[in-house]
Amino acid sequence: MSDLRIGIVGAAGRMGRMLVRQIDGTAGCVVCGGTEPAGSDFLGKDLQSLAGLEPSGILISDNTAKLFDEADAVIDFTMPAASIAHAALAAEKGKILVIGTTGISNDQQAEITACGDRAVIVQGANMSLGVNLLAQLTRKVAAILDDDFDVEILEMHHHHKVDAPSGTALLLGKAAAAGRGVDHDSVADRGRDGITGARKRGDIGYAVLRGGNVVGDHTVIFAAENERIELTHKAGDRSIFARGAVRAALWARGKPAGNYDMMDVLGLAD
Ligand SMILES: NC(=O)C1=CN([C@@H]2O[C@H](COP(=O)(O)OP(=O)(O)OC[C@H]3O[C@@H](n4cnc5c(N)ncnc54)[C@H](OP(=O)(O)O)[C@@H]3O)[C@@H](O)[C@H]2O)C=CC1
Ligand SMILES: O=C(O)C1=N[C@H](C(=O)O)C[C@H](O)C1
Repeated sequence: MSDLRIGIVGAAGRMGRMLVRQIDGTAGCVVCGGTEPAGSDFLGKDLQSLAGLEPSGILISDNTAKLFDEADAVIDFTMPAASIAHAALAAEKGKILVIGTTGISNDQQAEITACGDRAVIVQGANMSLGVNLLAQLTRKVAAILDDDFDVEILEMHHHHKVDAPSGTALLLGKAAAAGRGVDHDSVADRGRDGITGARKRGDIGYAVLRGGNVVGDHTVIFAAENERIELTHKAGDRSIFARGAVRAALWARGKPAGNYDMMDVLGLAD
């Protein structure tokens, strides 16, 4: 089988550069192009040089339609509005799209999901094996413990991050809600300030820290009278996300159009 040709949208971003390095070190795939938005200072720069590799002659462009024509699969770690546009292109051209972008609203998600009728879309708020395993553990623990255990989710990220709570924190909160058999959005308490009143039984609370270059720390806390369980994942390097995203692109090859997640890719779905 020929190598999977992978295009990267947002190729000069923190994850974009990591993806270029990950593809370079992975058998069965090659990078075939990368984009940045019109007006970006990175247009015309060598994709691999930016990622700290030998120059490839592949230059960063703003021609997204051409990238989707040339690629078998596109990987997208950008921003919500861009990911919607990329999902529409993937549907138009019948391609694989792996989306890691977070901060996507429910309405935006519906637009992306609709594109799964003609594209193979794999989406994950966190592409690492460890966090997806943590989500499964969270669901199982939440199913065992009752509302005597308050669920709180604490996350910390680098000071550049623009969305809060993180996509991973919400993924973990949704796993806890699923374990309890409740609707997440009805019980989510996404921020507290001032005289908030006492904590409501059954709520899933979120707390957000930002600082330095922290790649991504997440803790799910189950707190009851006189005892507390804490499940924690700490990301040491963005390569864990890039590895998962490239694995998802390779996994998606030959799959029918549809919407998939990292539980499918990693074989963790029940
Ligand atoms: N699912 C997961 O495992 C992970 C998810 N993420 C998520 O991925 C996203 C990106 O994170 P990160 O790499 O740190 O962010 P960066 O800001 O470093 O990178 C995003 C890049 O995308 C570019 N971009 C924006 N719009 C477009 C567009 N329409 N076409 C092409 N490129 C575009 C940006 O350009 P410009 O700066 O000019 O706007 C920027 O270079 C975030 O939502 C983050 O939360 C991050 C890590 C892991
Ligand atoms: O923005 C980031 O950096 C990260 N974003 C994802 C999230 O919002 O959960 C995944 C990871 O934690 C890093």
